[in-house]
Amino acid sequence: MRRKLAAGNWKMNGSVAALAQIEAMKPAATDAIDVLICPPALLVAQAATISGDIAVGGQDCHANASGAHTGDTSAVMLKEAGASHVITGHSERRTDHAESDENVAAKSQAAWDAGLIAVICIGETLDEREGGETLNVIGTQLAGSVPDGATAENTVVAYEPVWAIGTGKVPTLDQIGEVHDFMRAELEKRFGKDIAGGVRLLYGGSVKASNATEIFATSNVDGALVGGASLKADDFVPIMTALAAS
Ligand SMILES: O=C[C@H](O)COP(=O)(O)O
Repeated sequence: MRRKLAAGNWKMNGSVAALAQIEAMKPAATDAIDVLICPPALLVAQAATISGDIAVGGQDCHANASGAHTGDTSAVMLKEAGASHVITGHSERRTDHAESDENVAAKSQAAWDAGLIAVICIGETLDEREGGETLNVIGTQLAGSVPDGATAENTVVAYEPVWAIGTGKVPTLDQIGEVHDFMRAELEKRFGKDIAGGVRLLYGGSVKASNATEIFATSNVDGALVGGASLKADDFVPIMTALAAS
């Protein structure tokens, strides 16, 4: 049975004062679900000391454990700071830093090597969606971004249509279900039924309290990767509650 996961990605938002939001989320982090908050890297260590049952993650890591990579953070460093997860391949990294599937796979492998769970993100652009290319793109990104050693324990896959991120636009439930069913089937072909059946598949892109319940009822959706609505406990707690009730 896959445990549901409510994950928050704070992106380049937040401050030491914002850690109070994690404190305010803690009472809603019940045994029914897993909860993860990924603050900016500088806040990971502090967040991990106060987060209680809420897991803390990074938003990116370098593919190497250490070395001459100015400005980068390694998975080993995140682990030492108290992180248990790291997001890899977010579309903002793919766009802003020209990250390829190959880069994402190397970062995901580095995450595993450091003992972190990789939350591997994939998703199509609006042009690709309108051009009927969605499943081709998802299949290619999934194959290229997830390394061979994926297990139910070390990997979470997040489907985040680029055009739905921060826009208020959300795919139809049929579209979400189609992609999630496809991802599950692709993982099964590659890793077998047991592993594929245990990997959590998250939906991300303009998730909020008002649409969470219907998204969580969609086929093969095991939770959400939430951006804007994870910054404040008042917005994120209702999403956590909807997931726990799903
Ligand atoms: O990682 C989170 C996603 O990019 C979704 O962001 P959003 O909930 O602000 O649309």
